[in-house]
Amino acid sequence: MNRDHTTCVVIPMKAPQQAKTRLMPFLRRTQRESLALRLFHNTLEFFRTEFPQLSLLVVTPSAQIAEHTRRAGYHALLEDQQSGLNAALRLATSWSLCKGFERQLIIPADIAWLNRAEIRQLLDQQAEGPAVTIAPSADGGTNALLCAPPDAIPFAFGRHSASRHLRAAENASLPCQQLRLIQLQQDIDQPQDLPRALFPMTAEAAPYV
Ligand SMILES: Nc1nc2c(ncn2[C@@H]2O[C@H](COP(=O)(O)OP(=O)(O)OP(=O)(O)O)[C@@H](O)[C@H]2O)c(=O)[nH]1
Ligand SMILES: C[C@H](OP(=O)(O)O)C(=O)O
Repeated sequence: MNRDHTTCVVIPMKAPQQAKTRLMPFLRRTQRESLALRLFHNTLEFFRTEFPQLSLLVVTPSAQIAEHTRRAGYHALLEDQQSGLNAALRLATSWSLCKGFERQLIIPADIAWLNRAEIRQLLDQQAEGPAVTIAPSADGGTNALLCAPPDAIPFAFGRHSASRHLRAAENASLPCQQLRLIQLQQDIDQPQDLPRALFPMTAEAAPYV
């Protein structure tokens, strides 16, 4: 297939065995692992079905996740085991720049309900030129970060990262906007998020599993 070589979607994914630690008191290790895997597969399937033209890169320390990604027809980068999310994203960004992508959309693999119209809205935001668009999570994290060029700002993922990403764009004197997208705000981090992961979605936000 002829893929769009303007935008690279980057999905960072932990080793599933290490994921969802905040749910430790509520779910057994195998349950956390299968939840993380389900959310990851859902994310890949969403982009494969709804945005087949977009290039997609998964960055992960897990050989299992990398192999699954490659079998699905996408690129995977293996990072060092303990490098952490921001370092993993720097690795992905070097790859995107090396491949000539003009912009990069980072989406974590733990969004409950991915919605085509919302992702379309996000992708349609930026005109030509350097810019940053942030879709915050309900608790002030960053559930999508669109950067043109891919290395427009240093990454500052972690608790309440949306305001840090906003500040980084201001420091770099780049146009920046926050886009509050209802479904994209919802990730699965805390016990109170679990019903979203367990209950059926509306047709508009159908899961891709
Ligand atoms: N490649 C990579 N992805 C990461 C890393 N840390 C987090 N992620 C991914 O980034 C997204 C957001 O992760 P977090 O919410 O920090 O981690 P989580 O495993 O989902 O949940 P907690 O363990 O409870 O923080 C998820 O898709 C994770 O798999 C990392 O060190 N490397
Ligand atoms: C990585 C972090 O994710 P959260 O803690 O919101 O899952 C963030 O959004 O910067």
